[in-house]
Amino acid sequence: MSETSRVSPMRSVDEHLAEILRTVRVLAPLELELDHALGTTLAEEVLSPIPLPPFDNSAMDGYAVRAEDVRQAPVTLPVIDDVAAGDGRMLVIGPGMVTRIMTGAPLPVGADAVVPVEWTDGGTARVTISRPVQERHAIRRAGEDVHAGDVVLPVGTAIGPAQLGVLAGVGRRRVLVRPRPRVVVISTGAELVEPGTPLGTGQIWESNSYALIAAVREAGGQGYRAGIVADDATRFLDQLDAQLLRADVVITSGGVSMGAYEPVKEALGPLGTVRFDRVAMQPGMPQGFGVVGEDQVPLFALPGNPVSSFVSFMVFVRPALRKMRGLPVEPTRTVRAVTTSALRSPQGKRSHLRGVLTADGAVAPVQRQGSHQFAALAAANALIVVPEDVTELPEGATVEVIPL
Ligand SMILES: Nc1nc2c(c(=O)[nH]1)N[C@H]1C(S)=C(S)[C@@H](COP(=O)(O)OP(=O)(O)OC[C@H]3O[C@@H](n4cnc5c(N)ncnc54)[C@H](O)[C@@H]3O)O[C@H]1N2
Ligand code: MOO
Repeated sequence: MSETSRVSPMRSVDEHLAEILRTVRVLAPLELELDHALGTTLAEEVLSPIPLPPFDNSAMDGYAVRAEDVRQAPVTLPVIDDVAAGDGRMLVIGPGMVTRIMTGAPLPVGADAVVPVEWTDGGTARVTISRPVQERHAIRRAGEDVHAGDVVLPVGTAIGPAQLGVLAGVGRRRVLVRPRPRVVVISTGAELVEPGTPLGTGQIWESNSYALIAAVREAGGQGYRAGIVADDATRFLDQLDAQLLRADVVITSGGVSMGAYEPVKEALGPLGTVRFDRVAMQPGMPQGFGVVGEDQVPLFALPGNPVSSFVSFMVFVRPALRKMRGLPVEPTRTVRAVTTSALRSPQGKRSHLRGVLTADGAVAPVQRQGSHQFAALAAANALIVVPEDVTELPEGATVEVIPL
């Protein structure tokens, strides 16, 4: 076979990503208990059934008064009662009377201000108030945060800690959400052994799945390690079949280049639903993407070189997970930085060089840029993006950088 028939033209990064984003679907909504809703996306509009706060209450520990009665302070007034937070009585104060009141306690009818305990002698039967108070002082009015019927969280809100608090605060126990995508990672390679077990000759510890699973979690998915499959297409298909039951997405690593033992390509190629391309990027050139199984689960066949699989995740899988989560797919966030040394990049490929970004807006490329040099990736905190048509950049050039 001639070289030209073996090697197809390269596909652009943007084209490959566009196809991925056309293919993946927003996950169907699911009702979840609040305890399980962190990191999901709201699929319903959440209204507050009641005003928040639900009733007028005190913002401070002190005395509920009529401001008019303390205008001539210092004054001494009788304390007719004590109101704590949670007190269900409907107290009323008349002219010249006060109650002790605690933060969060309902304001007695007739009171129009709260005097903080610090402005008083702290008396329990009678209290001497040393200074006047403005009307409404230290009072939290009903509905001051939210009116009854207000939308507190719109559809599409990413649920973080504050949003969970608001859901509970409006009385919700369950909520309709787009769940976190379940992502299964299958590593392929006869040389791979589990970390923590002894290495034989020619073997290496499997590392890609750990990085990928962690990246999945950071990207809002749930990651499952499906272990290692040696270079055997049949075993790979068996493992894939078993994993499809619990997967919204499958990621494979390895077995997609030009070697004699490429199980992923060998197994998936004949299905006709996964295509393998050379994508014009460095690292991460060999890529497979498509759908598998009855449910047409998206599958990313990422290259095995550790840095390549990680960069491929950032460029292709992360945006897809955002779409599946029901979040807007935005271009990957980049910042501008000035490079501290000259850079080189292959003609016609988009490079993602590993660099160290500092607070002063400088980015220093790390020394080792090989796609097998995982430790160098771990020393970096940014990917320097060099466009396809740029092959060299001088020191001091402005570059776009993806912070990691
Ligand atoms: N003749 C050619 N050879 C290669 C080409 C090419 O175009 N022509 N492309 C190179 C590029 S670029 C990449 S990237 C790799 C991709 O190879 P595969 O996806 O088939 O991956 P493997 O061959 O299985 O592994 C590559 C490399 O990475 C190590 N590896 C794989 N999986 C893991 C893992 N889970 N944890 C740690 N390390 C892993 C593996 O041992 C290999 O060293 O192909 C080039 N070759
Ligand atoms: O594209 Mo490979 O990903 O350079 O190492």
